[in-house]
Amino acid sequence: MVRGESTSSLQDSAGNSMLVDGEDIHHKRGLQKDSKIDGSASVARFEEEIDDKGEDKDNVLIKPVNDEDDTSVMITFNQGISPFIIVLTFVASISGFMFGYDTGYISSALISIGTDLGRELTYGDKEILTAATSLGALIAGLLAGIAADLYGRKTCILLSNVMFCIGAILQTAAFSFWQMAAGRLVMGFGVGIGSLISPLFISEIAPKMIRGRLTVINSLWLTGGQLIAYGCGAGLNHVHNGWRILVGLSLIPTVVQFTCFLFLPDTPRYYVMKGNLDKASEVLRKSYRNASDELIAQKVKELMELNNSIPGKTVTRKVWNMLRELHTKPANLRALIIGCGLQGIQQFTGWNSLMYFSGTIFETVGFSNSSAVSIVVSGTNFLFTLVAFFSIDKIGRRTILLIGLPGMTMALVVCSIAFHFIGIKFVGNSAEVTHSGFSSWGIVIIVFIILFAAFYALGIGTVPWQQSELFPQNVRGVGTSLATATNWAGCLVISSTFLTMLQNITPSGTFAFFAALACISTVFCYFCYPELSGLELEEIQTILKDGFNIKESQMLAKKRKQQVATMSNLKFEPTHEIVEA
Ligand SMILES: O[C@H]1[C@H](O)[C@@H](O)[C@H](O)[C@@H](O)[C@H]1O
Repeated sequence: MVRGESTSSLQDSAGNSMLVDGEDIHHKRGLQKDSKIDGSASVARFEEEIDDKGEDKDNVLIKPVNDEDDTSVMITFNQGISPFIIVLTFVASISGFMFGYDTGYISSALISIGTDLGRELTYGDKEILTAATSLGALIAGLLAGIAADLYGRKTCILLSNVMFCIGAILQTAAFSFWQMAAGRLVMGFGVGIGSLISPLFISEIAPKMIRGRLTVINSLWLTGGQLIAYGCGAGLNHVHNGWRILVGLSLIPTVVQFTCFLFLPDTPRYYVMKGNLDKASEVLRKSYRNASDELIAQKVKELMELNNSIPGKTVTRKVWNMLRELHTKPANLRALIIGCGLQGIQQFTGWNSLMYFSGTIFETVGFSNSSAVSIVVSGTNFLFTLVAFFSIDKIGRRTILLIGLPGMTMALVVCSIAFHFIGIKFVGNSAEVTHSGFSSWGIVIIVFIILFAAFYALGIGTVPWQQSELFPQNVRGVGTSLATATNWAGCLVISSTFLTMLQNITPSGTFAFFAALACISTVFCYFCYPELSGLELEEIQTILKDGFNIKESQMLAKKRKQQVATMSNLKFEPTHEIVEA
């Protein structure tokens, strides 16, 4: 097999040729032979094996094992990020913004709705309005992965826009509780589709070297959307029917995204799946401006090869085979445990209940402008997502998780104690505070909820959305779908039970419960989440083949980072090579 490689080659200190793709380094020696790499070996052996095979320098091939974007090593190096990719990422990320805005505004709206829906809302009503969106997102999220393969990512995004519009119009015009709930549910369909498709779309168009960061950009839009929702909520707090304006505003970004996508293409991978190779080449050509036609053709060919590797003639058969592959192959099963585990932890440690009900909570501890406090909390979430953006590759995913989760545990414990002293009881529709008014315990609660937000955003709020790197390409769709569904199921359970928990086990008990879960989650991550930053996708699967291999992953990640550091002193020489295997 002959393959064209246009990339940069350089020599390391030992004179071995390396290929560089942004932050990733492929030792030219041995990496192609994943089938020959003994997965049961420790990383040391894995490394040794790579070294042994390194003798055979001519018989090498930088072969993507299971990620079509890995092939971008051929054509992305020495290419500036094309404005086209930036535009696509920007427009696709509007889904992230919608996700954030639509889940964010409900907190403010619940406070200002009053009797506008024909009756005073009970805690149960508030829970239903909040949970309806998560339920819609759960249902749509489960189906979106398959729909994306059948009808295209772009079509799904357009469909999500339609859902957003119908949902927003139903809510803005609602004068009954059930119309509002229906609007929230339909909006949830849009949120669910967007939450799955947007990161998928971005990962399919992004050059590999910046794919991780582009995924975090979606999270930045998300948390930014939540922040803006809180900001607008605070501004419209005392405006008559202000909540209707708040919901109506959500129409603007969705109309923008819909209009832009009418003129933008789908991803090359989707076009290849549908056999529209001309269109796939056209999108690739726009994405990689300096790539030769030959390389574009090579990339399309590789996408076709990878596309064929998914077994099954009918959709049902394919999905079934993927599910079987996902559950029976140990590396995939471990990936699934990590993917679903992290998404579950993200929700079951209680963040969203704070997001959704923070207005209500802050009101009960004596803050009259509770929305303003909520802005500080969601602002912290946004700011620390930015910190995660800069540290996720440098400090590493595992490290930021293991800083974030214990930090969250500590903050939750302090909140639990403070709630105990403030003496709040939720009875029926109202909260009774033993020491009414503003108190020092109230301040403690605010400060530690802000700290909780910071630790959350730094680690578990951001890292789970890197889920696609855990799965090989042939089970990625279904794997990430299950992980995303775990996220929405957790969100649904927590948001629909939070106020009831406050009533039945007191706020102090509720926060203690979340603290216990955060503590258990720390243990889970400590034993099950390897360090994946800087690792090749094929290395991730090798790491997961015979265990979670934490130590080995840390050693390997360290080694890869050292190599990257060494590389920066070396001279890059763009080459065009034909490598035979
Ligand atoms: O990653 C996001 C983010 O942390 C949001 O603040 C949260 O509301 C979402 O549920 C979560 O998925």
